[in-house]
Amino acid sequence: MSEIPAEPEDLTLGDAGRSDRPRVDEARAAAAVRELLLAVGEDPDRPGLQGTPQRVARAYAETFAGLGQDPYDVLATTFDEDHDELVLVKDIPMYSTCEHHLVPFHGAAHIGYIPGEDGRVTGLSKLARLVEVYARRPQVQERMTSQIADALNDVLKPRGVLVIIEAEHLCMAMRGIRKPGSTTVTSAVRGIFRDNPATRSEAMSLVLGR
Ligand SMILES: Nc1nc2c(ncn2[C@@H]2O[C@H](COP(=O)(O)OP(=O)(O)OP(=O)(O)O)[C@@H](O)[C@H]2O)c(=O)[nH]1
Ligand SMILES: [Zn+2]
Repeated sequence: MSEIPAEPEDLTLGDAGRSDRPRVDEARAAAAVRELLLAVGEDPDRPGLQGTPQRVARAYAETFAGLGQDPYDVLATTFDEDHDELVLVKDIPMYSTCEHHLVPFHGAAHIGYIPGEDGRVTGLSKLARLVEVYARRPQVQERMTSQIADALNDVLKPRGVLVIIEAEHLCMAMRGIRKPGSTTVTSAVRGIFRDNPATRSEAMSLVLGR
């Protein structure tokens, strides 16, 4: 088992969402929630709401914990394995927050890759951890899908990466256009999955079961 440095020299920083931010400021979030309750005409001092600003602040700290986490730390441990075929983790449950309305979008992420010539792979759980880091931020589904693919591409140097996310956006279900039940599917393909349509459609059909 060989470890690579957390920051390989040729790492592409770009839009990969790397982070060294501090944790969520809960006192500030609580003050803002109190203000929000006043703005909607509520009484933040009535018994049922007295603990709400602090409670919401704690919930936000959890919901946005990914802002203070570096996705590349998750992938710091890799190992070499003599495997040059598809590795696919399907149906990783995912809860994120739409950055336009700050309400959830949720569904599942599917991540597949074909290791590169050096056979570098990562622990299967790390793929789910990577989803968590990017999901626990104000997000747009397309960006999150690409960020996961780019981080894996940078660190594992695989022959190809395929990321598919299927999600329902509550901003389309509970408000606005009010269409519960619609699913948004996004994909990001890199390497052989981008270059070779047959390889891509084979992996896609494994993921989507059709
Ligand atoms: N492409 C994309 N759009 C998103 C995502 N999450 C939310 N949106 C959309 O962002 C758009 C924001 O549109 P605006 O017109 O600025 O906001 P709005 O008036 O609240 O729009 P409505 O939701 O149509 O009521 C909406 O169409 C949302 O459906 C996402 O992950 N990806
Ligand atoms: Zn939204």
